[in-house]
Amino acid sequence: MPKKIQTQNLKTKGIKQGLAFIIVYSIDSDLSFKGAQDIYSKIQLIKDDKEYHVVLFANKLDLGDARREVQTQQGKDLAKSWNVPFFEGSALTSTNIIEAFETIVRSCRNGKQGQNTSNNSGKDAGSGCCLIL
Ligand SMILES: Nc1nc2c(ncn2[C@@H]2O[C@H](COP(=O)(O)OP(=O)(O)OP(=O)(O)O)[C@@H](O)[C@H]2O)c(=O)[nH]1
Repeated sequence: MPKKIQTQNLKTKGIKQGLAFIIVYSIDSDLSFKGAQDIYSKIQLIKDDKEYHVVLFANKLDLGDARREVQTQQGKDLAKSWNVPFFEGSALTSTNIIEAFETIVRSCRNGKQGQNTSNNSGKDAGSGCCLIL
């Protein structure tokens, strides 16, 4: 099977099995911001009425404004339109990483993030593993 199709299948399976998703884009890449929106659309489509939780994370804050292509407000607005928490931070400097993970774990525990939690059985949720899509 071609590598691209294999990757697509893996992503679809990962989304189907997942309960919590931290969608990450880079503040220095408008393309990655668009990619984040594509991933969210895919999650919505695949999870449909099943429970899932999302946090939007803007990475590479350490690069500073000179390299910035995506404004903070754009991230905030997108997260607001999805009704999910938003963080800006950096994997390099560990800024807001723990906060983002704590927030999504709390959201799962509370079982109420707002979107698509009406059919709240969570029976399609994965077995606790973490998948990087
Ligand atoms: N400055 C900075 N660089 C980062 C940060 N996080 C990741 N990187 C760098 O960004 C590059 C891509 O990181 P990956 O972890 O491979 O991320 P990815 O989403 O798999 O990226 P792609 O391979 O481009 O799809 C690497 O060179 C990382 O070192 C960050 O917070 N700040």
